[in-house]
This record gives sequence, structure tokens and C-alpha cells, in this order.
Amino acid sequence: MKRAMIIINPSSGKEQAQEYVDKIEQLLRDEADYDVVINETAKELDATKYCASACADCFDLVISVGGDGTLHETINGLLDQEHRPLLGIIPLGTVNDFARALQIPLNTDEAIQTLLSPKRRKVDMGRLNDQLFANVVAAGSLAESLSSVSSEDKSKLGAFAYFREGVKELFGGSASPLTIEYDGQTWSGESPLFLATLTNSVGGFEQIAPDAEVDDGLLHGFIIHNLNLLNSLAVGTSLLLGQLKEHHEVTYFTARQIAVRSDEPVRTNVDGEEGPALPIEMHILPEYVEVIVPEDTK
Ligand SMILES: Nc1ncnc2c1ncn2[C@@H]1O[C@H](COP(=O)(O)OP(=O)(O)OP(=O)(O)O)[C@@H](O)[C@H]1O
Repeated sequence: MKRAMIIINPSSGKEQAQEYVDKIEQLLRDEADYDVVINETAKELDATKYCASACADCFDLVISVGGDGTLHETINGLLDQEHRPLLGIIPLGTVNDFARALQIPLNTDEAIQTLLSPKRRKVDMGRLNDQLFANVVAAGSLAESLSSVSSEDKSKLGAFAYFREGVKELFGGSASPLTIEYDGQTWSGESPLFLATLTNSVGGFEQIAPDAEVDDGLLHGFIIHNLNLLNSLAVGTSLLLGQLKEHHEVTYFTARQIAVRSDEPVRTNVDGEEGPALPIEMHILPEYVEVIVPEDTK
């Protein structure tokens, strides 16, 4: 019999996670013939531990039920594993960038039905130092402010909370000296924010990197230059309209490998959670994880 592990963060989103687990279990048992194990997370890194155990025990399917934080921790259980189970995603967070990028419905009941889809997509992961990321790495003072958005604010305001924090920081105008090396090229200068994204959706805005495909084998880099107030507004608009890479205060590139360092202490944000301080190195792991996607996606 096939075996599935549900990894659920009971505190995710609007705290409705538990009520969906019975539905998922029933669906997988009755309509897909799975033996189902349920693991609730209680603290940081539990999802990584559970997913790693599913790999070691050769489970067929792992389902992450929670926000981007839970998904990030779940995929990290796949790192360096010989057997990597199929991944199912039930987005219960406020932003859900990875689900957006894969066109997994944000409506929970619809997302649950998607688990029966026969369609799979092999998607890229990024490796940053000793961890995986599914979506985005941000470095710079703006990245630090994104990490400081409270859970309360996220639940109340969703993606807008991130944007508000970001704009607040840009208006403050603080920038850090960054050196960014990508596939043999180097950029050096002052920047409030560097983004390396795998997917089109960042912070709930699906148009930040419209060219980024989950399986294009590339990291998409955006270096935001020093900004004054007017530029900030223009970048904000570009960000909403999907023209960020064309903005004259933005350097855009694609690469397989990126290293970022600074002479000053600069923190990062990885998949929406606080990440390591610079220096960092990242590279792409093409088609690293196979994910269940809706049948009607391309
Ligand atoms: N039982 C728990 N109670 C509180 N926090 C938990 C629990 N289990 C896991 N966590 C932590 O909660 C963090 C945030 O989870 P997650 O991102 O899934 O939810 P969210 O904050 O509602 O979603 P989003 O990040 O999209 O707003 C995870 O990084 C994880 O370490």
C-alpha cells in the first residue's frame, strides 16, 4: 500500500488547519488508497524532522499543510535525501507564494481536491549555504524589515503587511554596501534590497518576476539601487505591474549561482523567514522536487 505523511502546522493561517486534516486523510484513504500518517508540528524545525523521516522510510507522498514557513521547513527535510517523496501542498498561510506560483488553489477545499490530480511538476529548489529554499532569498536592510513583520500583522493584513514594511524601509532610504557575484560577473554598490527568486510570486505579489518559471533552472536576481522617495513610489508601482526588471533603478539578471557579501553586518530573509547573515552562497538545484499540481495547469 502507498504511504502518505501529512505534516500540519496547527497554528498556521487563521488556525483552521486541524479541521482540514480529517478531510485530507479521508480523501487519500478512500479515493487514492493511501495509508496515512499525521504529524502535527509543535515548534520550529519539526516539519523538517518529519519530512526527513518520511524520506528515510521511503514514503510515497508528503503533504505540507500550513504557510510558506511550514513549506520551507518541510522541503528542508528533502535536502541530500536519496529518496524524495512526491510533495503535496495545502496552502494555509497568508502569502503562499509557492502555491501561487504552481497555481495550486488558495481555497483550501479546492486545494485538497487537487491532491487527487494525476499531474506532477518537477520544480527547482535553491540551495543557500546548508539549507534549501523554494521561493526567494532577500538580502539588505529591507529584507531585515520583512522578517520583523509580526504574525498578527500578517494574519490581519496579508501581503499588504510586507509591502507596507518594505515601503517604510525604502522611504527611510537605508542601504548596505553589497557585492554580488553571479555566474562569473560582479556587481558592487549600495542597495537596500537584493532579491533572488525562483518563482514569479514574492510576498504575495504574483507579478514581481513574471519571467521566473518554477522549472527554468535559473535564479532571477533583482538588485534595487539606492532610492529616493520618488523612486520608491515608482519601484512600488513597477512591482505591482510586473515591470520591476525594467525599472532604471533595478539591475536584473538570471544565474545558476550567486554569492552575496558585505563589509557591514547584513541579514537575509529566506522564504519569508529570517535567514543567515551575509556572506551567503546559493545555487540552483534543477527539478529537485516533484509536486502534485492541478490537472488544468499548463
Ligand atoms: N504548533 C506550532 N505553534 C506555533 N508555531 C509553530 C508551530 N509549529 C510550527 N510553528 C512555526 O510556525 C512558523 C510559521 O508557520 P507558517 O508560515 O506555516 O504559518 P503562517 O505564519 O500562518 O503563514 P505565513 O508565513 O504565510 O503567514 C513556522 O516557521 C514554524 O516554525
